Amino acid sequence: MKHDDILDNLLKNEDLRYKLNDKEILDQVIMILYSGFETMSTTSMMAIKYLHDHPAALQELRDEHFVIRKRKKPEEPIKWNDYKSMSFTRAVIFETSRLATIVNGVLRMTTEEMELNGFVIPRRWRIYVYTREINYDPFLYPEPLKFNPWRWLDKSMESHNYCFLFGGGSRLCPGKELGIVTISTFLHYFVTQYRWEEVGGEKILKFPRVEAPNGLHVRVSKY
Ligand code: HEM
Repeated sequence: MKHDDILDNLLKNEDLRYKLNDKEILDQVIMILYSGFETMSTTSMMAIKYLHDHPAALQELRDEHFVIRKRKKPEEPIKWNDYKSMSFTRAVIFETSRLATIVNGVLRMTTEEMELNGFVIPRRWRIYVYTREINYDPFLYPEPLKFNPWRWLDKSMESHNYCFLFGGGSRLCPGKELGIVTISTFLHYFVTQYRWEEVGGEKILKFPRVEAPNGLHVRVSKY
């Protein structure tokens, strides 16, 4: 069966600037699956957790989505323009990503020897830029441990050079906008159709990365 998707195109292996061998195709598939799965599921889970714990934010999010629903018939799907109007939803996703620090750093390699605060980093050293420290810096994000999506309504926040939630430079996450659109769509249907409460005291680990080893269990009912 043909889907004309990334996998089909990788297997077809035509019209590519560089012909990939089997190992490279496999590498691409694993990279996309890995990068696009855990980031997405953890961000969605933590958004649900934070929204549950912050009713004012949940209310504002619901209001945004009910405004969209009001201009539609019950079964009518959301469209691109609807998504573009979801500014608070985008802010919720960025704040979730920051506070939960879904990805806690980015990898780089020095192309030249460099000095930083009196320390010399030799050429070709691998560096892990630990972004959790940046995300919790009170000078960049006042009251950094507070879930405050409103701070992201200032759109310039996303493009600051210290904002590494999706990485930066030429290695910026290629799935960034796809990821935001997908989570926004999930939130749209979830908050307009359901309410939820947590059941049990599931543990959420913050270190070395945020995860719920046994999952985040919620009881869902019709809104
Ligand atoms: C909320 C969701 C996501 C978050 C928080 C996220 C975050 C990140 C971060 C921080 C990086 C490292 C960038 C750097 O080194 O500068 C990255 C890279 C990457 N992401 Fe995402 N990502 C998300 C969703 C996705 C999705 C949906 C896909 C694909 C379907 C994806 C594919 C990739 C790939 C292929 C890379 C490697 C890029 C490279 O090294 O050139 N990501 N992502």
